[in-house]
Amino acid sequence: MAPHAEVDSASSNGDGHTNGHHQATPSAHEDLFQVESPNVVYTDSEIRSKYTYRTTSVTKNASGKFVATPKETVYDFKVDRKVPKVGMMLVGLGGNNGTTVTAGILANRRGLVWETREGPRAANYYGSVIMGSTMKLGTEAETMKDVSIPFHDVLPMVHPNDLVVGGWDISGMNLAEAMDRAAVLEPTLKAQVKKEMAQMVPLPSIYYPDFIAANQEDRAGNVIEGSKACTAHVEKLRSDIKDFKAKNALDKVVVLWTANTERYADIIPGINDTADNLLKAIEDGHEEVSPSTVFAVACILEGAPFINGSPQNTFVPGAIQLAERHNAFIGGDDFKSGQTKMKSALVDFLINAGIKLTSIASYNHLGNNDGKNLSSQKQFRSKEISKSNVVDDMVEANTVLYKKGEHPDHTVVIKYMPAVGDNKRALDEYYAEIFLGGHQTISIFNVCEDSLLASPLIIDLVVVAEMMTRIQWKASSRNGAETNEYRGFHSVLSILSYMLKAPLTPPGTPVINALAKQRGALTNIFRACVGLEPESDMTLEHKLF
Ligand SMILES: NC(=O)c1ccc[n+]([C@@H]2O[C@H](COP(=O)([O-])OP(=O)(O)OC[C@H]3O[C@@H](n4cnc5c(N)ncnc54)[C@H](O)[C@@H]3O)[C@@H](O)[C@H]2O)c1
Ligand SMILES: O=P([O-])([O-])O[C@@H]1[C@@H](O)[C@H](O)[C@@H](O)[C@H](O)[C@@H]1O
Repeated sequence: MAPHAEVDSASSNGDGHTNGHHQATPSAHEDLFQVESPNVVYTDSEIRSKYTYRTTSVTKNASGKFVATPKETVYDFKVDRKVPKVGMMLVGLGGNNGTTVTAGILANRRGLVWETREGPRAANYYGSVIMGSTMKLGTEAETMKDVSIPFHDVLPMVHPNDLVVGGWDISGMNLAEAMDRAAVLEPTLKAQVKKEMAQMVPLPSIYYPDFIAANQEDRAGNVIEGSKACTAHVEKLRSDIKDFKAKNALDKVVVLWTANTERYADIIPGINDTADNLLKAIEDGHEEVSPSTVFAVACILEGAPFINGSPQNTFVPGAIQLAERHNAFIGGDDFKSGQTKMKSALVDFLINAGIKLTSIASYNHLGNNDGKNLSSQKQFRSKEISKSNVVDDMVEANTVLYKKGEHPDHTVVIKYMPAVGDNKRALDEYYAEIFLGGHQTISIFNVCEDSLLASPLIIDLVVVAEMMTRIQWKASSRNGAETNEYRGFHSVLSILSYMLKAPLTPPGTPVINALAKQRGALTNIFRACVGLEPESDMTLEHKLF
């Protein structure tokens, strides 16, 4: 891994709010591998590949039998190889996740080691699929053994150590104090990042009290004037993004919501159902437009990818249409960090093993501020929805076990228990029917240190979203179609689904929650961008000889 620039002194925007840290330009990306193929061309600035996408088209014949026809579509992909200088602006910077991910980047950038009861611990990016996992590149020509590479090296991605961090919070506490308030990290680590964190003070943010729990009001001392949406708020946030970009000499900014869970916004025809209606509703100060939707609109208009790490319906139809109109990237919803991540893997395993899951009981309690906010019914309801829908695709896909419309009982309970802090206790019971009237009961007790599980996902979401801004595609001339212009992926980044509980997808397209499928999509789309076939576990080379 190339060495990374040391942090310079913090930048300041003059009014006491500091944002981020100056960084030297990111280290040049060194490719770990080169693809030798007539379908792949490397230039100094780009990787161009011609990729044959193979699917199976299914129809029914006159007698009602399925007819499966293999189909090939050839795409041209183009990847910009220049790794830009990227800013990560967090909404909710002063929260448990915001302070933890910031401290984690500082610790990794400086290669910190700190003492704990179990002995010394070194900074790492465990829990990040991009920084902590690998993918199979292929098989070694001589030995036929698998060769795996770090996921981060499949494409020229930004290194999280190079991210310049800033953002907003309705709490004006500097990040060192906010880190103490969060009570997530070891004192011996906090002591080593305290000085830098103390220099970082979140920018004031917009605060519309009705959207988050009333128990959050005592935090709201760092707010922009106005308690409902208005165009001035959109313009102020756009100006904040511009200033952050200029002060830190950034090429790009990605904005991510890790602020409190909001209540759902009503979808109201004429108000937030179209892009024009949403912009008009903001101009008119309509009270049903949430802070997170105002942030989304500001980012879309500013051309900064915006990702929602919380479960509320930030992306009302008007926001999606606005993103499509501006070719801006959006993604969400709700980090998939612990209890739900386990569920999306376990349900996938059980149902695909032909075991009929009939009941899922998911209870958890936690004692952090997130739990305090979720102790309010409307905010809990947002989370209950995102935690409950995660099994739908897997159930609907198995018509052997489940009749149309049939699904397992599923309940979600969240309780606020201050004593356990950020160390959420998740208790799950999976109850299933097995062979000849038998049953299988799986009980899980899962202690999730929520912010230490969510923070690496914030990094993955930002790094992948930024990478997507450097990938373009067009239908290949080999399709016989007109060779149209290169363009970006659809505005709604469903490729982010592996990190999210309730993946947002382009309107009318299916939602995939099965964890293995989500990771496969991320892996194989990135492989296709360098002309490599999808990861296949067939290993015929080890079976046909
Ligand atoms: N494992 C996890 O931690 C996890 C997993 C999935 C989703 N989430 C979601 O991530 C979000 C953050 O979690 P957390 O544990 O960091 O919560 P937190 O309460 O510690 O942090 C949220 C921060 O947002 C700030 N805030 C609230 N409204 C704001 C606004 N309008 N503008 C700017 N800042 C605002 C608060 O002051 C607070 O500092 C929550 O919505 C939570 O549901 C967390
Ligand atoms: O662990 P997970 O289900 O992925 O996600 C967590 C929930 O279990 C928890 O109840 C909630 O407070 C957190 O914000 C997060 O959503």
